[in-house]
Amino acid sequence: MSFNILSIAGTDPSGGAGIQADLKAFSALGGYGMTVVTALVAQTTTGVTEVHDVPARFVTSQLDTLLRDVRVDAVKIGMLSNAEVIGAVADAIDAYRLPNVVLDPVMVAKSGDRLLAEEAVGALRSQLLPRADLITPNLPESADLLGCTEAVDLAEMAEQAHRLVELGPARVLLKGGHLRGATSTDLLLAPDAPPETLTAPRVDTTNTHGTGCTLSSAIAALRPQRPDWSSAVRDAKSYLTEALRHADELDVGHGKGPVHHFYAWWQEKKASGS
Ligand SMILES: Nc1ncnc2c1ncn2[C@@H]1O[C@H](COP(=O)(O)OP(=O)(O)O)[C@@H](O)[C@H]1O
Ligand SMILES: Cc1ncc(COP(=O)(O)OP(=O)(O)O)c(N)n1
Repeated sequence: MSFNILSIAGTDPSGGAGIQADLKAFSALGGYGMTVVTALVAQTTTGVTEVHDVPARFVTSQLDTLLRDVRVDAVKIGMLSNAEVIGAVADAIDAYRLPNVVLDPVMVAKSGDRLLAEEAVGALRSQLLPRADLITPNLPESADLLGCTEAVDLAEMAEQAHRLVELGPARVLLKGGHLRGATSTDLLLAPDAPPETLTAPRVDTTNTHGTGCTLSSAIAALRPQRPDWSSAVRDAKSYLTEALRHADELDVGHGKGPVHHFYAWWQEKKASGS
């Protein structure tokens, strides 16, 4: 059985984030990757120089053309740039009843450059959060969605995760990568289940470009292959940690380099039956 995984996101010519990272994660984890482009971004490991938004009408055209032909088993949504594109994607989720929607509420790149217009945060909150099966905010994104300050520890993360679930997504993975410490801990929360803590050793590397894109795409790729969201998220985090461990083997750019999509990982894991 093969699974078709769709990324709706912006581009990264350096291949570390956005649609390029998403396709690498899909392939590495055994999915068949497809894309709908929302924005063309001139960016690399050192930051963003220019963003060219794809008109919302053309985002709809890409979605309609694809979805009239191809079955989609899971969707990862990343950079959406503006409120019109958010509306186009929300309409497509409803019209085609898209399953397994993972929304990474991308707002600002690690370089500090905005990837979602400030005035579009409300549209993201009201139109897409309630349509998502899982949202994967980092700490600044959580604070923006809730209109509060960034969480500084696990207790505050837990409190924010509860408030995010109340905004309508079926579940929340609040990522704690921006905190310091020997481990990197995320919280998974669904209304009908106790909170889960996912902890991985913090990898000592500055090559963290595209961690958020990679994690959300890995979850989308694994969800149709796993019995539940919890196991898909846990395996995706293991995949990301492995990709971070191998990041320093790459030699890409002069800034924060990309993580290394480690294609052998999934094959080895499947072969060992784990
Ligand atoms: N140095 C690191 N070592 C291990 N895991 C990390 C590291 N940095 C980030 N992560 C993990 O990568 C994922 C995304 O991280 P985060 O930085 O919180 O989000 P984003 O990339 O969207 O800003 C999370 O699972 C986080 O725990
Ligand atoms: C086109 C595009 N989408 C998303 C991001 C943000 O990527 P992320 O994985 O959160 O990590 P950084 O790139 O911010 O390190 C992006 N840069 N470009």
